[in-house]
Amino acid sequence: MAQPLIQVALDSLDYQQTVALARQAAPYVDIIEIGTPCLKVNGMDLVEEIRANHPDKLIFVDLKTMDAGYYEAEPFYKAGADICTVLGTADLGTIKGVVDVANAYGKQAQVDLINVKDKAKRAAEAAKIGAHIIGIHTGIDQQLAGQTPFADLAAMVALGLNVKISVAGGIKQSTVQQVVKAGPSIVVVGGAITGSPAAEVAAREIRDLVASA
Ligand SMILES: O=C([C@H](O)CO)[C@H](O)[C@H](O)COP(=O)(O)O
Repeated sequence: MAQPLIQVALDSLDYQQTVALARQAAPYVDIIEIGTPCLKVNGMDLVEEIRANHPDKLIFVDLKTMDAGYYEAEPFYKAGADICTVLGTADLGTIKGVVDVANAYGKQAQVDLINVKDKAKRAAEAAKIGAHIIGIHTGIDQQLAGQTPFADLAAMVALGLNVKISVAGGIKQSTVQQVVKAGPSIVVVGGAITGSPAAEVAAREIRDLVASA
């Protein structure tokens, strides 16, 4: 089984803390995510700084675009994003806009299936119009209500679509190997790294667990 890429999700609202957390996690991850709340507070300057600080990493900008796909995502690809997200609940035209602008810049678009009712149908539609990555995602508020991404991940992998699958939603040291065994292309870990008193240690633990799964 191919080892998935590891993505750290940075959801702090503080600019300097985000820059520091990125540096601590970077040696152990493949993708650095600027999370949606962080992006809304800190904006394009932070995208540019994280891009400049980590030339060897993929930079993920969690736009969660809902409308005006091409128009909204283009400046972030120009600023160095490798992957931007568009919501699976958006119009297919919006999703296609982000896919098109990603392709125009040689980058990738991820369709986030958070809150999508018929995930199999929307994933197939997104794959058909060329989405690069499908995101199985149990949001933070859904996690607070006790939900996990595990069953949705297994169902998505079983579809066998010709698209990469990312999984996010409360993944931590005790669950990451179970997640890896389900076969995603990308495993996202946020709070289990950034909420740890030693983010660097937590990131290394996740990396080691993924490698030995
Ligand atoms: O995408 C996320 C959330 O919607 C806030 O932007 C998180 O980055 C994602 O859920 C990963 O974080 P954890 O669930 O803390 O691992």
